[in-house]
Amino acid sequence: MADSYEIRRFRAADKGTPDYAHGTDWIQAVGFGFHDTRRNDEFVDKIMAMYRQDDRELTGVYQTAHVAPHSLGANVPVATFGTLRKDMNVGYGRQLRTHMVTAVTVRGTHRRQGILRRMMTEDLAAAKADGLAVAALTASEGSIYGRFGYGVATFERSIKVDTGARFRLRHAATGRVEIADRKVLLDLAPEVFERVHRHTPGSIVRQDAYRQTVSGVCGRDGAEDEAIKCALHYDASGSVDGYVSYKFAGWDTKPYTIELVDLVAATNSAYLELWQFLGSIDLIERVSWAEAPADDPLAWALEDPRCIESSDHRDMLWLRVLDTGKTLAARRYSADGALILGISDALGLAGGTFRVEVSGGEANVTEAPAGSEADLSLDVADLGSVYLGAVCPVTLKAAGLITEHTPGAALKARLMFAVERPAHCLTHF
Ligand SMILES: CC(=O)SCCNC(=O)CCNC(=O)[C@H](O)C(C)(C)COP(=O)(O)OP(=O)(O)OC[C@H]1O[C@@H](n2cnc3c(N)ncnc32)[C@H](O)[C@@H]1OP(=O)(O)O
Repeated sequence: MADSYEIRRFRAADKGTPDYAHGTDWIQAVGFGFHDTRRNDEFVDKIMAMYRQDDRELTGVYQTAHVAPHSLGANVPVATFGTLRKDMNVGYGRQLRTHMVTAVTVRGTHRRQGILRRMMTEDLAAAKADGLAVAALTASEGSIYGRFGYGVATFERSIKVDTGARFRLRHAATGRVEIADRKVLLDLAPEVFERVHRHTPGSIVRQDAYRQTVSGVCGRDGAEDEAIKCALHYDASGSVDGYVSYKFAGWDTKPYTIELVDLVAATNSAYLELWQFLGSIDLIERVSWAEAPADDPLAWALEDPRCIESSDHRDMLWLRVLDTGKTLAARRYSADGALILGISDALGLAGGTFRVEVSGGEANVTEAPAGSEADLSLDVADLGSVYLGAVCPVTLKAAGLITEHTPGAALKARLMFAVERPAHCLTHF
C-alpha cells in the first residue's frame, strides 16, 4: 500500500464528540462501497447508536497527499474495515470469543493497491495480540478471503416452500402460535435468540441491528418498516420460545408469497409449529426464505419433501484461526483419540504441529515435539473449515487440500470434530 494513505482506528462515538464526525463519514463510505443510497442524518444516528451497543472498532484508510479537486475530501475514507467481538458456539454449548470482521470496502478508484491486504493483515495480527483465538466473517464474494487464511465453516441456502394443498407436516403440535405487534420483537427477539444460540454450534451472538430490523423499528432505509408482521410461538406452559418475522410480497407477486425476514425457534417443536403456521396462512401459496439452514428438519417433517425448492446453496460463516492451540482446546470433541495436525499459515499467525488428545470428549492440546510426524497436514483455512464439523475432512482430502499421512486420519478427524447438531450460523454481519 502506497505511503499516500494513512490508517486510522476509532470507536463508534457519542454524538457531539470528535469521533462522531469521523464515524459519520465512515458510515457513508461503507454505504457507498455496497452501492446503497446515501443515508440521511437520522439513519446515520441510528446506525451509530447500534455500533455503540456493539462497541465496534472502525478502521478507515485516508488520503494523506494529493486529493483530486472536487472529489470526496480527505475526511472521507477510501477504505473501511469494521470489527466487533462476540461469542461463538463451537459445539456442546462451549463459547469462544470471536473477532468479527465486517464492512470491508475499498473505493473503486483506489482498489488493487494492497489496501485490503494491509487492513486485513494488520487487523488479524492485532486481534491475535489481544488474545483472540479466531476471526470470522461473511463474504460478499467467495474468492477474496481464502488467501488470508479464512475457510468456509457453515452454509445456508435459499428455499421456496409450496404451502398449497400438498403442504402437510408430520408433527402433532405441543404449543400454539399467535400474531403479535412486530415491536414486541425488540425485546423478545434477543431473548429467544439467546436460547437458540446456546444449543446451535456455529451460532454467533447477534449484533444490535438484528432486533431493530426484525421488529421493523429500523428498516433497510432507516425508517420504520410497517410491512413487517410477526407471529410468536408459545410452549405448552405459555412461554414464548420462537418467533417469525415476515412480509407479504404484494398482490403482484404470483404465487402469493410471504418472505421470511427471520425465523428463530428455541425448540424443535417451536420450529415445526412456526412452519405449520406459515403453511396455514390463507391466500398464501408460497413462503420464501433467503437464509434457510442447509440441513433443515423441515424437509424431513414434510410428508412431501418436494414442497421445498432449494437454490443457491452457499458459504455462510468463514473462520480464520489465529491461535491454533487455543482454538482446538476450546472445543469438546465427539470421539476420543489422538491426532497430530500439521498446520501451515502463510501469514505466520497460527502455524505449527499440534497434538490433540481427546479423552471423555475433553481435549489436551500441546505443541508436538520437534520431529513429530503429522497424521494430517492442512492449511489454517482448512482447519477453520473443519472446526465446526460442517465440512468433512475426508472431502477436503479428496479435494487435495488435506494430506493424510496416517491412513484413516481424515475419517478420525471427521468423527472427532463432529458436533451434537448441525452447525448453522444465523447471524449475518
Ligand atoms: C467481510 C466483508 O465485509 S465482505 C465485503 C467485501 N467488500 C466488497 O465486496 C465491496 C466491493 N469490493 C471492494 O471494496 C474491494 O474490491 C475489496 C475490499 C474486495 C478488495 O480491496 P482491494 O484493496 O482492491 O484489495 P487488495 O488490493 O488489497 O487485494 C488483496 C488481494 O486480494 C485479491 N482480490 C481483491 N479483491 C478481489 C476479488 N473481488 N476477487 C478476487 N480476488 C480479489 C487481489 O488480487 C489481491 O491478491 P494478492 O494479494 O494475492 O495479489
